[in-house]
Amino acid sequence: TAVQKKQRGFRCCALRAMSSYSSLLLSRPSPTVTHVELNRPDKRNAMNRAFWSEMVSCFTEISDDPECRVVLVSGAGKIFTAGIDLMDMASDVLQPEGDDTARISWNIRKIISKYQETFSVIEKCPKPVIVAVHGACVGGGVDLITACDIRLCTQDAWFQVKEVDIGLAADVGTLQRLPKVIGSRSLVNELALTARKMYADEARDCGLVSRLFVNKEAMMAAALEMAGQIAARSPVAVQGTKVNLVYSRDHSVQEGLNYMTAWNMSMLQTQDVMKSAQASMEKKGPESITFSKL
Ligand SMILES: CCC/C=C/C=C/C(=O)SCCNC(=O)CCNC(=O)[C@H](O)C(C)(C)COP(=O)(O)OP(=O)(O)OC[C@H]1O[C@@H](n2cnc3c(N)ncnc32)[C@H](O)[C@@H]1OP(=O)(O)O
Repeated sequence: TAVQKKQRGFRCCALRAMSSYSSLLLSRPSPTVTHVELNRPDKRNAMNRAFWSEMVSCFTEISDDPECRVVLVSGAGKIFTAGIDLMDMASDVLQPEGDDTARISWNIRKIISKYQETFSVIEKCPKPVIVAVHGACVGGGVDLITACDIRLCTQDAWFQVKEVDIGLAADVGTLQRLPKVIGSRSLVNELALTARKMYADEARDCGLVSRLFVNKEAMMAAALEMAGQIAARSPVAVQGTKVNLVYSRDHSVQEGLNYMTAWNMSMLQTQDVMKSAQASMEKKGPESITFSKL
């Protein structure tokens, strides 16, 4: 509600000012959790030009914010997102500048790389990102959620790798990340080649989402509770876990173990280990511990 938003706004000021964006609404439902809301509900949160660059600024800000330990992403209004803004796309992707084929191609290359970074920043952010999907999640929406760490959805949600329907091979993450998210290569191929809708039950059964909820209200409550549980734990442990999970997804077991060794050579020296072990011995939860900011 407006009152809750206002209260959150006051809390933000008491902590650290957060930037304002035209396509995103940032708030802080608790001191260590940042909520990023896709916020063009009248346009079904279609991803316009502002969105593609604001996500990068927003996640850079979040990565650098020592107060924030967990991020929650959701969509305002009727659905999560309708994917790329088809009105805006014409002016950016379809009319690249350049005097000849090489120069036009070079400029398209820059645009695609820039658009890829919009979702890669989510994965590069060391804080875990929970995404809560309701209604439709189309095209670029699938690219976005596959870069997140935990995916939740409502019973009315559906997902569509829509790019082939608009003449594109999806180029900002779905084809690279979706096969690593869901086990069946055949299912990934089917979804990407036919652009058929996948509904919530199937999304849970194939592992695209880990939990289903009856409605958005129940999902957001559970997402905030989960965010609180993660945020209560040592940020050294949590962020180290995310970074190493992402690394190990893309490397052999031995390479992952080597990276982990190098990581924990320094991170095991944190005071958080002693504090957490002591609380555990005293049968106290992590909520009882005060961890330094990271
Ligand atoms: C280098 C490029 C990398 C990125 C590639 C990404 C590719 C993709 O994302 S492909 C997918 C593109 N998206 C679509 O094809 C979806 C189009 N939208 C819909 O099918 C429906 O809107 C939807 C089923 C999502 C929701 O239907 P609903 O009945 O709830 O809403 P509508 O009445 O259709 O729309 C309400 C207003 O929102 C505007 N809008 C919806 N989607 C888009 C969009 N993708 N781009 C721009 N605008 C969109 C729609 O025009 C309505 O606006 P208005 O008429 O002003 O009320």
